[in-house]
Amino acid sequence: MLRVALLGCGVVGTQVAQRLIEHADDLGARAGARLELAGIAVRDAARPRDGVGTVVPRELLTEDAESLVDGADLVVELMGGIEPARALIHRAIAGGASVVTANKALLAAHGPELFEAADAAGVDLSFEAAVAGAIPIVRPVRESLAGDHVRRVLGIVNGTTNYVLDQMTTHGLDLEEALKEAQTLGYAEADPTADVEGHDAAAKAAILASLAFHTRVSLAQVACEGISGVTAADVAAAQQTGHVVKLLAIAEQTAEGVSARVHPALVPVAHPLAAVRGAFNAVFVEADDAGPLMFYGQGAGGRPTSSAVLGDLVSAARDRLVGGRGPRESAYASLPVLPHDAAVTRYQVRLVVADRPGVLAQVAQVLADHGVSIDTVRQAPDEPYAVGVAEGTAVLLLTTHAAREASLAATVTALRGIEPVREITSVLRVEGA
Ligand SMILES: NC(=O)C1=CN([C@@H]2O[C@H](COP(=O)(O)OP(=O)(O)OC[C@H]3O[C@@H](n4cnc5c(N)ncnc54)[C@H](O)[C@@H]3O)[C@@H](O)[C@H]2O)C=CC1
Ligand SMILES: N[C@@H](CC=O)C(=O)O
Ligand code: NA
Repeated sequence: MLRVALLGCGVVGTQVAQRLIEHADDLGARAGARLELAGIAVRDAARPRDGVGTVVPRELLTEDAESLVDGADLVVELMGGIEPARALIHRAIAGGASVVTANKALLAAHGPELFEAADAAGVDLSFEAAVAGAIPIVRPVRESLAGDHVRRVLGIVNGTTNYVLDQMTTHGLDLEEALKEAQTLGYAEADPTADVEGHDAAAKAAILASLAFHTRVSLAQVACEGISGVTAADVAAAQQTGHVVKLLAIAEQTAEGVSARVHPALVPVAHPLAAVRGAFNAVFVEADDAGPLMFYGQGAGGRPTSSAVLGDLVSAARDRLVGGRGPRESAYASLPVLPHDAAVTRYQVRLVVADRPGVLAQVAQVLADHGVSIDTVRQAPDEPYAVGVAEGTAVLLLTTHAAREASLAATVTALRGIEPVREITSVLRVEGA
């Protein structure tokens, strides 16, 4: 029998607790020993919770997380946040317990110190649920592709923002309304700013880039822009040009080094990522020998996430029973992490300009001056995003060819400075074309 300490009984913790009890026989048979839920640490043991007092005995709840950790063989951390999660994981590892966590924020900020501690103590620190919820992605990148060379990872890794953008696109909801729904459905972080501003996706991008490129990539090294600036007009303009707006996490290796970034992007409707709806996630991996791979499934929500947590728990239990260990952190390649403005991408810029002869030539000259090539220019006064602009002005939708982020950003700054440009209403990157 192995004693399991569960830290947190929220959206994910509740589901994990229920399955540990309801599926105890199967889980025990798969692990090789019974997984005994020894207790559940919460902030307020008296608060009513789904399934507690029925499936899960109320006596299992405790407000003393430290004592619970001290008696455990396996610790499942589902509290979220940095402290006390970090201290409790260190305590568990120091006491010889293996740890399973879904806490991407903690791993992206303090992963190296936690992996080193686990390594020194000879225990597992597993985190499949931390990236793209139920989707098996950590294990495939770390284990199945260990013999290949991953070049690029491109994914929708935040369920909340994908749900919000999807609702804006298909039902015309505004961002706040759609976010409230995502919170009610249990997709959002305790502070949904982490979702909306891209921090949650950036933490996952840091983890994925570190795994894929055998190089430590920290949260601070991930360029991050969320969806709070995405408007109904952006969604409409995307539709007119055959795109959908998605929040993407992109990790790449080039000859110069590795990079990771998160930002909203226009994805062509024909691209498989465009069809990822609701809170679903999808991750594309491009590897030298395997070629393109796509992983798709539920990236958020209590039940889906509990699947990944329990998978890790069974593996950690098996490792423990044979006295072995799962794979350790691999950071041997230690490649340079490139600055944010080194990325190569394409921009779609929406500008309000004076509607008179010669303006297009002036705009084109600014792009030429920065070595940025134009792919398409669209001026369609009847399209929804262009209706209602001031008399004597027109809306241009300008899409560039691929160029360095630094050149594209400098081009936008220069466009703002020329007289015929009255306003730049949107700048979105175009990916997956
Ligand atoms: N909700 C989701 O869809 C997903 C969540 N995750 C991650 O799973 C973790 C848990 O997320 P949720 O279950 O959604 O969060 P939640 O906010 O619903 O639950 C957190 C639980 O931890 C407890 N807790 C927090 N601080 C505590 C403290 N100091 N002492 C004792 N108990 C404490 C709370 O009482 C609550 O029971 C987070 O790291 C989150 O990022 C990962 C994938 C999906
Ligand atoms: N808040 C996250 C939960 C899973 O990691 C999301 O919306 O994807
Ligand atoms: Na996962």
